[in-house]
Amino acid sequence: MAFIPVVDFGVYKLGISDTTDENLHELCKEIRKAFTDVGFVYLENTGIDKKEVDHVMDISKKFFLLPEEQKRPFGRGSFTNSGNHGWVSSETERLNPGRPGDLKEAFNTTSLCTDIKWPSDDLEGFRDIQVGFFLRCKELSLRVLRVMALSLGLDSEVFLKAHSHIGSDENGSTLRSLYYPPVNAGSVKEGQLRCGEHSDYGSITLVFQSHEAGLQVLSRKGEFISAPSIPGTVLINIADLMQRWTSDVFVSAVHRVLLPPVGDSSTRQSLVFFVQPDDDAIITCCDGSDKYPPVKSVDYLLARFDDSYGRK
Ligand SMILES: O=C(O)CCC(=O)C(=O)O
Ligand SMILES: [Fe+2]
Repeated sequence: MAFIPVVDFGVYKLGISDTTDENLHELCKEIRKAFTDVGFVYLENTGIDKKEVDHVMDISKKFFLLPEEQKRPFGRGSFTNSGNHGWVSSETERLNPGRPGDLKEAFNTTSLCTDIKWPSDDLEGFRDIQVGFFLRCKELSLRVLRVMALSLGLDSEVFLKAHSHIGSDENGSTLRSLYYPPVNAGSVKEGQLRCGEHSDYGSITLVFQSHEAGLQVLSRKGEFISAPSIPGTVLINIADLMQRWTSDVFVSAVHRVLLPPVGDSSTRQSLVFFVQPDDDAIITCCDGSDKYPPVKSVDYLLARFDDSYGRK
């Protein structure tokens, strides 16, 4: 069997108005196995199709290809009520603090507030396309969180209750559009990657990739294994707060994005939806075990940001 399983989400895809817990039984079994064994799953038949993904990637690429001075006004850190919103330039982040800065650019959609300034003068539709996709990812994430709770034999609402403010300034969930520019082998620093080894911070992450390879996931045996794009699917992984929440039943696997082979000047794109519990949610082991002390979601997130941007 392939390392990361492909699971059919058709019974609960977007657009299906509702379904009984019984109908989700088989899906729950497969999701539980994937998140317990690997921490990653490809979901097919989610209701989000490749055309929708391509559309977001196309407008994002137009933004990334603008001259730097046109992107700078939208820089991360320039929005007072939403510290994570906006553009991040190449080599600013190191998801593995032991390596040089990641060779990637990002645009984070964290705030959906109407008073946020968007790069729409140069790129018509940019805001609506990003926000529209954010909301699609939000809906799918809530469905997955329900299935996950059921799969553990818990109340179906247990995770959902802590995700009631996605898309407001009381929740840090973020749609991150990533652009990996062409790599010039001559100027790469020693040990530099497109994205260093890391695990994600929040509850779950949705990943849509362009066809270029590079993403690898660390198996429980300690080997990095490729996680290629499978068109029409979404790759979903467990993040660190969810691992704590489930007392290590669901595993948050380390992953990274490699450089392309020397001489390959292709670019790469991905859309990554980081699901974060509401800022004031207290994350306590759901089996009552106290394996980890309770932690406030926002405190945990801010500490992790400090690590990847360099502690002040
Ligand atoms: O670009 C990708 O395929 C994954 C990136 C990633 O893991 C992240 O940004 O956390
Ligand atoms: Fe990641």
